[in-house]
Amino acid sequence: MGIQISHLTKVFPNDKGIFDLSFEVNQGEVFGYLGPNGAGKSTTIRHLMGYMKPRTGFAKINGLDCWSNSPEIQKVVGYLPGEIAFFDNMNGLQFLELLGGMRGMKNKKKRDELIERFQFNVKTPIRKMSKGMKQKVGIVAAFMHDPEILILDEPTSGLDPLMQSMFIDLILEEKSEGKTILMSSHIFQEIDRTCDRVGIIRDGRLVAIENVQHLQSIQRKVFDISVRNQEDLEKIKQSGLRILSENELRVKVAVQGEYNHFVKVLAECQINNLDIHAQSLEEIFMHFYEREEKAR
Ligand SMILES: Nc1ncnc2c1ncn2[C@@H]1O[C@H](COP(=O)(O)OP(=O)(O)OP(=O)(O)O)[C@@H](O)[C@H]1O
Repeated sequence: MGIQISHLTKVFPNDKGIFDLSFEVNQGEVFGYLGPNGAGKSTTIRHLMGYMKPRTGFAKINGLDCWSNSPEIQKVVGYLPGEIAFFDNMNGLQFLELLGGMRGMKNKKKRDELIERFQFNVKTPIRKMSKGMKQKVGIVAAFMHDPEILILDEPTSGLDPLMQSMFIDLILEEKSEGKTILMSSHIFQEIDRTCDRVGIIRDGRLVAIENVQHLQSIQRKVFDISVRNQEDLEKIKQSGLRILSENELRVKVAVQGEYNHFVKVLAECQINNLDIHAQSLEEIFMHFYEREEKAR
């Protein structure tokens, strides 16, 4: 169960597309789908929603083929498109009512909670809404029927930092309720905080699948330490820790994964100040994004 993509291939007339993609999102897992512009994220997602027929391979949700069961898939999955097609002459509430009616949704509690939480005026005509406001309507539309599976195409695009953080909290809540979520994103911080695994796509091909916890464990941290006296500086230098630089009573130490020895050494010193710079997941991921210029 969950999401299954197997040898999925779609080639557009310009030879772009997605090629032989295979990966699964397990039930209850949050999967981040990352890649530069034009990599093929939305194309993959459109196959999952049954809007596109694959040339070869298949996409399945809970065992159902997405193309041949598209009406069923579209009804049960919570979907947030990259670009939402609204009926401009409606207001937000009318749009949500229409969608709820199409899905046969009776319980409006979650919808109203989400409207409250994302703080927007549902009576505003959609044509007068900013991009961020429209995105909020899209988020409510995707989550309001409490779907087991959520497919979100760049969910926080257009949202301000406060709303982005509100969205991360929502994902974490849904995750704790066992929902299966696939979301594409460019924002490393939201992947870092929410996802179990990430798949990285480039030029239509999957180049890596990584466990986020593993990535966090190899994340390098640089500690910038100021000590009170020369003796303490010497203790740190002789400790076997990896020293990057030193300047009078300040020393920079790199630590990766193993913190116990570091903490023991520091406990023996008088520390004046301690700053931490963590290598971001973005830095870890960046090499997957880089194109092979040599081949061009
Ligand atoms: N209907 C189509 N006809 C022709 N080419 C298409 C079509 N849809 C997508 N493409 C091309 O396929 C490639 C993948 O596009 P896609 O929209 O899936 O990328 P993406 O990873 O979602 O990018 P972004 O981050 O910019 O949204 C791009 O080169 C795009 O131009």
